[in-house]
Amino acid sequence: ALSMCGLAKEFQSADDEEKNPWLVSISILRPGRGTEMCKGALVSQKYVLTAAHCFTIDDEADQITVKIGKKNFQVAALKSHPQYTVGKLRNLGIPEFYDYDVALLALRKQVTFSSEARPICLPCTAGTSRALRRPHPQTTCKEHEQELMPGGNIPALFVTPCRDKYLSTLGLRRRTVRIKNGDKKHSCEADAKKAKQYQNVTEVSQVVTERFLCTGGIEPEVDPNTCKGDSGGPLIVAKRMRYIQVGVISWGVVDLCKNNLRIECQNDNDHLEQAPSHARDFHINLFKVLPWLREELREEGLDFL
Ligand SMILES: CO[C@H]1CCN(Cc2c(C)cc(C)c3[nH]ccc23)[C@H](CO)C1
Repeated sequence: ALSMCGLAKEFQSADDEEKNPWLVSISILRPGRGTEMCKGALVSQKYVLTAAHCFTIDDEADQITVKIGKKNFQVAALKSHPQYTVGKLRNLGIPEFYDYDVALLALRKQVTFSSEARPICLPCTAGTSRALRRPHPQTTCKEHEQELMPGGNIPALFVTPCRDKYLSTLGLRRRTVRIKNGDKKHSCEADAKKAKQYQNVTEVSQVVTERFLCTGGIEPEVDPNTCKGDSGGPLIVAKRMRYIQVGVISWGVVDLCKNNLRIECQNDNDHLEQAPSHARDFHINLFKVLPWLREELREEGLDFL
């Protein structure tokens, strides 16, 4: 049968990889200059979706290693979105520009799906129609967007490493945020100007384009924030125990984990360490990069609508 996307082990004692079998860790080895780490999501047997800003123009596929479940995979090709141009606004004194901040890694070997390695659902594919229990092929991409991205504050989640105080290892924790897609969208986006490198930004829309979803802040509830290391990870909408990726974590106004201030896996009151109200996070909205996704993933049998 077609492999089912967005399915995970839900029982409490399942291990972190089984609870989030699509979450991958990406290491980019730069000889003499250390290793950069990013996150990504497995989206088919051969492709990982991540952020383009994880890579520099000089990075080659053979410098990249992807950890899926507990196995390491080599990369055959790195395909950043053609419209991603980090230096596009440099002449305006804006050092980093994150528009179209998405990339696909083609793995050298196909992943054998297991309880620890399974793809997440992508919008406007047959897998998401099935996950939403909607008829295929009758259900349209527009209907996916209406169901997954209605107006108002949309509950979503991202997964981030946590410090396990008993095992003193790193675990994974799901963090619930709200995508501000209603009357709070404007104020969410306005806080982009509070980022230290953005003091020359005169118009928010210069750095927060149509491609972005905005989370974070303290209204309607205190949202946890991403850290730099979460770059490239999936922003997920859960529907009846099925997980659909709607965004790629791109950038945040403040990096609260600078001195590796990890959240603890065990404690539950970590949300009480309230972040500043202007601590917002921005994610590339997958509904805004569908033509690129369709083109790059056309051979993966995902059956785009
Ligand atoms: C132009 O600079 C601004 C944008 C990038 N921010 C860094 C950053 C990146 C790159 C990616 C993710 C996921 C982040 N989550 C939190 C911070 C953060 C800096 C602040 O640290 C400010």
